[in-house]
Amino acid sequence: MATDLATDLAPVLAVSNLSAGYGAAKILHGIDFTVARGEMLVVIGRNGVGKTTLIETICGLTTLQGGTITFNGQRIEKLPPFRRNRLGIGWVPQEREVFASLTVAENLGIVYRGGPWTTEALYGLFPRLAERRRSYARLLSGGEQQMLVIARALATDPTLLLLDEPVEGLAPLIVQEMIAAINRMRRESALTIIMVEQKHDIALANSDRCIVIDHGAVVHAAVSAELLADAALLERLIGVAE
Ligand SMILES: Nc1ncnc2c1ncn2[C@@H]1O[C@H](COP(=O)(O)OP(=O)(O)OP(=O)(O)O)[C@@H](O)[C@H]1O
Repeated sequence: MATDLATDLAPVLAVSNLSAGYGAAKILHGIDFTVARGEMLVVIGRNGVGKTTLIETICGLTTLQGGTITFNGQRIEKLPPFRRNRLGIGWVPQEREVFASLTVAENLGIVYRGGPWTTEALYGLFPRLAERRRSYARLLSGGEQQMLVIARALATDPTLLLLDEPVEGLAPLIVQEMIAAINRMRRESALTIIMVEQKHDIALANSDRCIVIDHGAVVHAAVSAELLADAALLERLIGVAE
């Protein structure tokens, strides 16, 4: 299947024939896709089909069973996670783990590695964090903690940011704020984003391209707006009635 649509720019990330899982358990089978600089790709699909496993495989946290991952022209599939991170791959896992006993300002300052996302720039992106800068992270709401983990990932100056269900369980107003911040961080830097999201409508409305995963394989790749406009296809792929 041709999974590459309109990406004539050099890819930031190229995943080829990737198979991976946990120990002997095979979860992903022959995954192919690329993401170009500045693009936002969303990964959608039903529960348990392997979306998180794909993100974790890019980070180096699963058992690689075959295939290649090329990041900015360099093969990384055999590198340990910390080396991939140092090369510029930032990861925001589902679990939202903040440094609970540090303040917001300390959470951000401790990981800053240079680059545009200074603590002040991050406060501009997430004004709620500016208001809570002296609060211990454990006292923040779920939405504020999610903003903090995204901000903390940006402070490490990634060129590729992997977001795993960043708006899951958040109130609608906070979801809107989060999506606005993600759009703004894209506008203000050359950041490339891969986002896993269950809320397919929000994901497709705010991204460039998408891949749909089923049973550990890419079953569809499209321009996001086109898939969003095709309710029948969306229903067939991920079983949602619009
Ligand atoms: N650490 C693990 N060890 C073994 N199997 C795992 C592990 N983590 C996930 N799995 C299995 O891998 C499969 C894919 O899970 P994964 O979390 O990648 O799916 P997902 O599409 O992200 O689901 P969800 O949308 O519910 O988060 C599932 O069958 C799951 O049980």
